[in-house]
Amino acid sequence: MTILEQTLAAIRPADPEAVAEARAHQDRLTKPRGALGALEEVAVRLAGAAAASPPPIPAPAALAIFAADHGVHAQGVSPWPQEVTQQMVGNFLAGGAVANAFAAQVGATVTVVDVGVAADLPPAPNLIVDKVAYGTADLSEGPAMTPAQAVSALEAGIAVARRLVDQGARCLVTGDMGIANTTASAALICAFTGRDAAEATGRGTGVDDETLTRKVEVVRRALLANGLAGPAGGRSRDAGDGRAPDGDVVAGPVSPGGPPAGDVLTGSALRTLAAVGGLEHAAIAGFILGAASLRVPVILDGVIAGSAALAAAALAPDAVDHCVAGHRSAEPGHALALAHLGLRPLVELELRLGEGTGGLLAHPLVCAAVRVMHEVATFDSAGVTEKGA
Ligand SMILES: Cc1cc2ncn([C@H]3O[C@H](COP(=O)(O)O)[C@@H](O)[C@H]3O)c2cc1C
Ligand SMILES: O=C(O)c1cccnc1
Repeated sequence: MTILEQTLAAIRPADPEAVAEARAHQDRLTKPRGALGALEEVAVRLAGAAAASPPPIPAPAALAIFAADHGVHAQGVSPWPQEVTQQMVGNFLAGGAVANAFAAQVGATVTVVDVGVAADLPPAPNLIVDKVAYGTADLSEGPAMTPAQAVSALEAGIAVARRLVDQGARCLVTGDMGIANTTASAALICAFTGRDAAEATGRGTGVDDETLTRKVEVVRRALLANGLAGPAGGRSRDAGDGRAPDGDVVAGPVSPGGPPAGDVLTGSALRTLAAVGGLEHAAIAGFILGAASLRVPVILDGVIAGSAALAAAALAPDAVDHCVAGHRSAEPGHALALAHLGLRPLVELELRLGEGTGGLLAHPLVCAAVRVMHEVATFDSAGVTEKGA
């Protein structure tokens, strides 16, 4: 078995006994039932993921920023030059980016992973070079990657997850850097959810109206060029409850049910990821799968992570049980991806940066939610009278 196949085979869904025990425990704690709102669900989710109640405190956290370039940049979908990707990698390694400041704030380590930057980068202590290619091909003209490249990038992400957990991380946070990657994200979201390009495409780093119109057309062409436009003309297949209807569609939107693990190399999930994803999207999908296979929670950042999580979920639906949505970014496609995955974001601050910034901000909330399970007294132990019937 390949590393990817081993990883997919190792992923388990939330443990129902741990979930039930965590829910019951929440209700015994000295607070009114449900008083911690969404944080109670986070604690229950982590219990299910860890198959233990209470679950381990998800700290320390480790951020991995996956960096890569995009052939679709040539279509004028971002106001920023492509070399900003490599320049920002230098900034992360020097400690000067927003992600570094937020990581310091929450005590997370920062590792940068070059899976596809268009230039060779000088070695640095926190840089892993696992370059699959010097950027992707232009997804608006045909597949961005070959399936073999997508697998290599997935396996690069799995390797990073394993390494960070080996080094002591008990929570992983996704990060990305890749100029033009919100275009690939929008295309992935359309392909996996069946949404229309106009619904899923946003302004990214802040494009003007004219560029946004072009970007929507580029996403539309990408879906057509790769046979992913779908018989429904791109209408939503979302049942409105965050779950897609049954069945996998070869030339159309891909359900998160996806192909069985045995078909991974020929399955539509991998082909879709290779067709319109970026190398960092594939690596982030692998990072999510790696975390899930180790039962270590992974906090998702913004729209790039959300679109990568759709690919991870199409490859292994149970991987979603190990994910927490750190935040909801301003990109419209992000909300669509989260709804499709059935994930509720913890923070909403109109961030539109990426790098892992929104995921990092959520880490203290996730820790607080779990700490409650370890430290808060029960009505019995504290001698507090429960409310009457
Ligand atoms: C200085 C700078 C720092 C960033 N950090 C993250 N991104 C974010 O913006 C890029 C995606 O937006 P688009 O698709 O519009 O190019 C990604 O690199 C993402 O990580 C940045 C972008 C810039 C310019
Ligand atoms: O959603 C994000 O994380 C995002 C949005 C705009 C640009 N870069 C990233």
